[in-house]
Amino acid sequence: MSRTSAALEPPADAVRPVRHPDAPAPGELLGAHYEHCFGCGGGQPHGLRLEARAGEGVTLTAEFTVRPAHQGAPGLAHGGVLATALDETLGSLNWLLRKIAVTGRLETDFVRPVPVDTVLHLTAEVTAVAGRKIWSTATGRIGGPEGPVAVRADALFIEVKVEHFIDNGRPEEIRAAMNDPDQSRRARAFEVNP
Ligand SMILES: CCCCCCCC(=O)SCCNC(=O)CCNC(=O)[C@H](O)C(C)(C)COP(=O)(O)OP(=O)(O)OC[C@H]1O[C@@H](n2cnc3c(N)ncnc32)[C@H](O)[C@@H]1OP(=O)(O)O
Repeated sequence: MSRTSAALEPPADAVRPVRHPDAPAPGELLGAHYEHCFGCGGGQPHGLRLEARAGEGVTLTAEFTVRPAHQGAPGLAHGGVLATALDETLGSLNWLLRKIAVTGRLETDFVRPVPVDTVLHLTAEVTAVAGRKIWSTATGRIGGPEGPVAVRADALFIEVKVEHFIDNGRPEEIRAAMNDPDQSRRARAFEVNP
């Protein structure tokens, strides 16, 4: 049975999330926000390469194929990798709000083992917002988008300023990302509204 901690219960004065007018259209692929992101970037040989697609409202769908490099037990996905897939999917939702936010809390239920070669079909939505806090939830199914639930998560993201990354990230990666001549890629590396 799934239990959620008090931090993941939005307060009574929380509001419904508002999709940003410039958010990608429903059905549009979001693409990697940063080439070297372990969750979605193409520059990580063992990364998840998760592909997220905008949905209606503040929702999205995503797919992640479990590869041999993602094993924990023989032939099965590592639980931490599955949590990463959930985290990445939930993190991508903030792009639809055009808010920069980081995961503060992520609570995960592992419901079914997920074999190597499985496609994990994820859905996620922001459920509430209050001040800097963003609550969201995600579900991962196997055997198809309507298949049985294998993993699920509830999360609290906290909105931050771009300085969160600039002040804390390793300088060489920050410099490289900020010097990217592609303005849109530069903005998305930090998930900043371009
Ligand atoms: C597409 C993009 C995909 C990106 C990848 C997926 C997302 C990620 O994995 S992000 C990386 C993982 N996360 C991190 O590295 C975050 C590390 N943590 C931090 O930097 C800080 O703790 C941070 C920014 C979350 C909060 O610090 P700070 O800005 O000082 O805020 P703070 O004042 O402590 O908290 C603000 C509010 O949030 C609450 N809060 C903060 N952290 C938590 C937490 N872990 N659990 C519950 N509540 C929390 C506080 O209680 C406070 O609530 P209230 O306003 O009601 O008093």
